[in-house]
Amino acid sequence: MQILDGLAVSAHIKEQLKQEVSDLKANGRKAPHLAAILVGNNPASEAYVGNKVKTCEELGFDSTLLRFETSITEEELLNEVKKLNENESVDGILVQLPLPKHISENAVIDTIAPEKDVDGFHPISQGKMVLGQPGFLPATPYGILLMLEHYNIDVTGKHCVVIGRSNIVGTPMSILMSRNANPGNATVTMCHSKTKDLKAMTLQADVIVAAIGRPRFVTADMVKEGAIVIDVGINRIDDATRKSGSRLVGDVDYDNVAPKCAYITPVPKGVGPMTICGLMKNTLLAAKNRSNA
Ligand SMILES: Nc1nc2c(c(=O)[nH]1)N[C@@H](CN(C=O)c1ccc(C(=O)N[C@@H](CCC(=O)O)C(=O)O)cc1)CN2
Repeated sequence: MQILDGLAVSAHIKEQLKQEVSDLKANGRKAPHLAAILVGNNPASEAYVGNKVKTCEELGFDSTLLRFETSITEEELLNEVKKLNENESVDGILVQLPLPKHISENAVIDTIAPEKDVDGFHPISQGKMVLGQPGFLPATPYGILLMLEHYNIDVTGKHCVVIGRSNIVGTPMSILMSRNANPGNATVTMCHSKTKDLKAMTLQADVIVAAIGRPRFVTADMVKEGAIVIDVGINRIDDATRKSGSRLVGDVDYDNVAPKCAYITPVPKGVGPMTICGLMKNTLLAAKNRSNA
């Protein structure tokens, strides 16, 4: 069994990005500029956005963080996004999800200028992905593809079972695993809460992508020997043995599943760090596209 080390792979990719940005600057081009919007004070969202801003600093990107109270209205937030769309110095825009219930995430995502949609959530980005056209891939699925590529894991012809159908992970992951490109060319089954016999599906899987948001949902009896398991879940559970009183676990029962696998991603330090890499690669692409436009 080999552990797919997201921290190590992301460090490697970040070094490459740092070099590319330094080359851009040496050629008189400006640094890529990422603008992030954070609404409210959800501690996890604060940590993720903080990490994105810190990564920008590490790589030599410019960044702007705009913070708003939970009480901001949808109209006010849409106006803030429109201002960033019109700001020539900004290459990429991300709005950290989830948003408070009174704000429509779709309305906000639809308002981001497609050429600055570095999260890859805009309908134009998703449409291009479905059609196999170049564009911004959603950050987490993009990070998973980068990880497979790094380890030379060929999924061609393999049966990939994706559990979860969210717009930001499950659905795009299904499309990308079945696309006619590398990594891709897998045969995909997409499962969700209404799937009748999930275990019968996962037992046929050469590759499992778990993106359900339920701690340790995928158990050893659901996984065949030699499977590749990608765990997208990030669930905080109580743990009295820890000083903090809690710990992070994935959607996979790692301790019992790992011994059966050919490859597995841990949580933490698996897919999570790769998400940031996907975002940074998209931001560099946005900056290059805009300077060539
Ligand atoms: N606008 C967006 N919102 C959200 C996205 C996204 O891609 N764009 N994805 C998630 C949150 N997320 C990034 O925003 C994210 C989640 C987790 C990690 C990560 O590195 N996790 C670490 C553990 C972190 C911890 O200790 O809590 C790991 O897995 O090692 C990065 C990014 C929802 N919202």
